[in-house]
Amino acid sequence: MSAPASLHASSIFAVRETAESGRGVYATQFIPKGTLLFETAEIAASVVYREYWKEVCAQCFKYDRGRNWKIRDQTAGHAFCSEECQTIWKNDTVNDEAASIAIEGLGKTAKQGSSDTDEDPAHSLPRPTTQEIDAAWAEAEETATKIRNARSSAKPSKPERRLLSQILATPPIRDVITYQLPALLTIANSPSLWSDVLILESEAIPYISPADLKFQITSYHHLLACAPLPLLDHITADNIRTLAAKSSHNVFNIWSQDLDDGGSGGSECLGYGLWTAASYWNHSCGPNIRKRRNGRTWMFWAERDVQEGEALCISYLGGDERDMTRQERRTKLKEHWKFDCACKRCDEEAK
Ligand SMILES: C[S@@+](CC[C@H](N)C(=O)[O-])C[C@H]1O[C@@H](n2cnc3c(N)ncnc32)[C@H](O)[C@@H]1O
Repeated sequence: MSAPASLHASSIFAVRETAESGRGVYATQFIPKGTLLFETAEIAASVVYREYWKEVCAQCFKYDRGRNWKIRDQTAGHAFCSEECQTIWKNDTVNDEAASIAIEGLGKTAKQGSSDTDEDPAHSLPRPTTQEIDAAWAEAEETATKIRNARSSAKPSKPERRLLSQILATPPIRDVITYQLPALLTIANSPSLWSDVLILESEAIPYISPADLKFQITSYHHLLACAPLPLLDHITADNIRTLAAKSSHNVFNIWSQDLDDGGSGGSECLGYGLWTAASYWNHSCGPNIRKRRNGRTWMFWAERDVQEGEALCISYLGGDERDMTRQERRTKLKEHWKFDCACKRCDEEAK
């Protein structure tokens, strides 16, 4: 059964194929209430939304009621809650200052500053079809080839120089590009973590609107145009598309306050991240596992005694499932996660 090695290492649970919900996690022995089952700090890609950059530590995601952190990386724009976090960030092989600085520079070369993604009219349109997606990426590849040629030439021609300046003058989609960059650095510097990304469940249509698809492609071109040359080989349409397909149902939101019951308590969503080993817990409307984030680490506990053989599930509804009807829960899960809930509670309530 494919799953990250850290999950296979557990003696109290195992990842298994389920009949209706892909892979799931099962107790291999009796687990008393309160047992810490698993923790992971391995993030293949993450983004803190641009509007929170000064308030959220780039390393541990610490947020203090909107207060700006004093320790700043002046060139790349990151903020840190402590010098220790800044040092860890700099030493982490999946961070690359030169690449971050190049991306930060994009806003300065762009004519109209950063693009406001919410205002794009194509945002209110339905998801693109697979044919539209393939056509858009095929067209994107023609431009990508020209950018690659321009970047790799010692003396770019006039049209090549013009293309590069045109691309760099397009306003960057910061929240998209700053999520794509760490994933590319994971590919370059941490192949085993990227292998864990590749075995995650995929979404065939991961773009919520035509605008979303367009933003992914614009950011792909931006990365090709500005990233340090050694990264260029990894900046491929295939990798960018894979990231979107794998992220769709597997990312965890980074809330300003992650509560013990797994809920967000109406707090602010600061960004999101792909913790690959944390993506195997299926959803249940009557969960027996609760999760909590502490810095970069997600931890999972048994919320009650669990019998051997029971499925171990978290709630994707953040605690709201307690007060929702079966229909409300199923509608929300279908809308947001596109699955028909096959959990025990839904099953029992149907009977
Ligand atoms: C984060 S992944 C969980 C692991 C996944 N089952 C796998 O094989 O990789 C989320 C996906 O699992 C499936 N899933 C999770 N909970 C489910 C449930 N209660 N009923 C049906 N499918 C579920 C859905 O396909 C969902 O998109």
